Amino acid sequence: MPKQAKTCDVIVIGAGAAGCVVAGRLAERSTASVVVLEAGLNDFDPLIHIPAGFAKILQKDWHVWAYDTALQKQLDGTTRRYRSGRVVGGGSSINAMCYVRGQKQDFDRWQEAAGEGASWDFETMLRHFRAQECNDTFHDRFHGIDGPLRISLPKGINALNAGCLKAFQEAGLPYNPDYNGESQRGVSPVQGNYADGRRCSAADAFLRPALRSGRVELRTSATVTRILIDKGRAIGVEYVSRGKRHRLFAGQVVVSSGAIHTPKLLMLSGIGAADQLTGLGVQIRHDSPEVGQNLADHPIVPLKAFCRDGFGYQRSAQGLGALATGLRYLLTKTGPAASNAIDTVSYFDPQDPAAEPSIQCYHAPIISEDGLSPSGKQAGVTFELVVLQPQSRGSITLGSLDPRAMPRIDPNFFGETQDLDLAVKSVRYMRDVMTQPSLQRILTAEVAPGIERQSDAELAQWVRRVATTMWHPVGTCRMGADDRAVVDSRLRVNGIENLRVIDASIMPNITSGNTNAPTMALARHGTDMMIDDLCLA
Ligand SMILES: Cc1cc2nc3c(=O)[nH]c(=O)nc-3n(C[C@H](O)[C@H](O)[C@H](O)COP(=O)(O)OP(=O)(O)OC[C@H]3O[C@@H](n4cnc5c(N)ncnc54)[C@H](O)[C@@H]3O)c2cc1C
Repeated sequence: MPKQAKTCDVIVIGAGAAGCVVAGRLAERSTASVVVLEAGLNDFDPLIHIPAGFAKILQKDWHVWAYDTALQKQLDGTTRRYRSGRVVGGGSSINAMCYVRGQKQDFDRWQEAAGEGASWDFETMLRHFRAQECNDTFHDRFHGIDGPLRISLPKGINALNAGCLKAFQEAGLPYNPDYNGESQRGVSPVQGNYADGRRCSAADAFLRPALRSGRVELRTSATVTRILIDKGRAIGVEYVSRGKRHRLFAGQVVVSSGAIHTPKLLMLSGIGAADQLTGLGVQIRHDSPEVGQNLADHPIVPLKAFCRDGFGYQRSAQGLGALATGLRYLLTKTGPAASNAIDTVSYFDPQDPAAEPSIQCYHAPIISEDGLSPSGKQAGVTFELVVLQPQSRGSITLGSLDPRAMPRIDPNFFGETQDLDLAVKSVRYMRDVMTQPSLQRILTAEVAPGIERQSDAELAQWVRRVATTMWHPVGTCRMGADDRAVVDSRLRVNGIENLRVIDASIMPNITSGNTNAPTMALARHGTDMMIDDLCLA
């Protein structure tokens, strides 16, 4: 440590899903003093806490980092809107709250990547999933009830989603009460991070109790611009807050800025592909060619159908209906605003009905242009088809040395043709489900892709036009046992001491489902390893 005095034991960069867990676990298990630096504001906006408020937040671009992707070759050379949380709680404060663990094989692959002697296998991760949960329904080998993170099942299922539940079964997919249990396969009610009509973000579950310990300090509107590195060791950070530049020193720096900003910050600090960074004038601290590479994200394809009037939430989310929904929520904390309003989901493999799922499909009971809020008067449903284990990989690259500039984000959707083929097959599968009796009596017409599109080529063309992001970027600081991995199996940044990455960017492969729950679980595991390694307990 050079002349500057250490100001705390651990700096956590980012109070997002992972950063809140890191701070929470440090407060719970260690005596370390911790400062959490968050670029966004505190989570005082009531819309963050009203479960259905996320649709409004995203529509208005509040509390988000807003960017567009690079031109996507396989999406007809167009860009896509990309967002991530910029507020205390990060993504967990603005996301759709769907709680999904993923499949056993996802974590087997993490274990394989982490190498012999490492502990990222399914059973290890299951321990962390169980420990984080306060589940309102399940208490078994797969679920806990004593953790701080509240998880609920919908309190009642609307008639349109009830029709979906039955139609999938008529098509041969079994009812599965718990997709976070033994198997993901089936049609199920959606588990969500909310309870008693209120979102339960990572800030609610983990950060707020940590702040009460007195050992954790949160600084908001504090954007870290650089990690300070001296003789191969991280010694602190430089950050900007309300127009002023500050420096903060610590024994350990943890980067939890998410899969877009973590690689950006590492690159700005001289950790990345030397040939690219030298060209930009960055002083190289460690040549780590895969920083920003291996970006995985779930592409989503919205298939839409109109239904008979009175079904779904088209009316209750607009005009006078929205007013009534809001009033009901205020008075009783019930109704569509008290949950994420997506009551059911299905997981299946359109190629092999008995196999573990390759497709996730949310049954959103609205017709929507932006995928979030209803558009138009006519009632309908949007089947959000998601490729669960995409093979395509993209990248995050630095375009400029200006820390305020966004990096170049290239998810490379459908870069591998099998992802596109699978998406097309999932559309065909859904068409079969829509013709089953329980949906046939509700649905009136397919809106998109529309029955005029029948051949694989026509469907593929449509998929390329409408596919977009599910907002699940991961993998850009890949964990691995090999030389090119960005972090090792204990999440230490290779080549730099006293520096760790703990967030979605370390995932070697994307999990089969929404990424918030696995990010929090991996953060708990990573923090435990840090506490043990540094003898902080
Ligand atoms: C619109 C949307 C909907 C989603 N829906 C779901 C869902 O329903 N279910 C689900 O499981 N997942 C969902 N996700 C994904 C989930 O939210 C993310 O996987 C999760 O938040 C990732 O956690 P993280 O800690 O890696 O990053 P984040 O939660 O993004 O946290 C990173 C934090 O770091 C801060 N930060 C970044 N750079 C800096 C800097 N330089 N200095 C200081 N602070 C910085 C950011 O402001 C942010 O608060 C959704 C995501 C989005 C965007």
